[in-house]
Amino acid sequence: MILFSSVVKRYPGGREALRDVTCEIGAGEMIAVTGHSGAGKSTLLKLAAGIERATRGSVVVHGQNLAALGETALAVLRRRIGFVFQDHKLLFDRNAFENAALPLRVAGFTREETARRARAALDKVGLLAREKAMPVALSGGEQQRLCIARAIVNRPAILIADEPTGNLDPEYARAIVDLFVSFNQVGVTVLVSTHDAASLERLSCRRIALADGALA
Ligand SMILES: Nc1ncnc2c1ncn2[C@@H]1O[C@H](COP(=O)(O)OP(=O)(O)OP(=O)(O)O)[C@@H](O)[C@H]1O
Repeated sequence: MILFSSVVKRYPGGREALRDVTCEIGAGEMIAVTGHSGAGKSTLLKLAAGIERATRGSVVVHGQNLAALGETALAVLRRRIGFVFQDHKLLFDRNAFENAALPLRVAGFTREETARRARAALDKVGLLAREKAMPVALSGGEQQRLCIARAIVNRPAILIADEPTGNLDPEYARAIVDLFVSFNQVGVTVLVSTHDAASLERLSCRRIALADGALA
């Protein structure tokens, strides 16, 4: 489902963030991407989601080589992938409902369908009662769960999360990990980066370990 072949990523003006990475993530698999800070975890996830492009090598998702896709085709593919960003990227001038509904509005769903799906996603992460709350009024764990609601609202086949338990206290972190496990149990392919030992143990899944941009 996601295939990296001899992937190199060099950011403009930077060194190689990924060096000759080859790996495969099967449909329905759950994978933890591990490694020290700067090892290339975020880069691997962004390449898998088509947010960044490889400098060399190929990234194939759902049978499509991302390098061969134009911006429009890439945008269509990205709608099938939910991405939870390290820095949340919530809209702080919109309430929880509006944040969760955003991908549906972009995709052109009707107002009724948008409301129904956004509320179902908020319910899944335990935030339905807070739908009118602004992000500043939510705790760190609630903000993270709102990001997850926004990532799953399109019912993606692939869910990718960059350090979703970073900076959360252990109780919140456990709840987030359990959410990912539950999505995986219903068939979603899950790719999560973390360097939190407790989360890794709880995920109990295959690992892709990176060190200095290469598979360790
Ligand atoms: N947009 C960018 N421009 C230039 N260099 C970048 C960019 N993004 C990442 N890098 C560099 O690429 C390397 C890998 O970064 P990446 O964010 O993928 O690592 P990481 O393992 O996710 O780290 P962390 O755990 O700290 O988030 C680092 O040296 C980083 O400085």
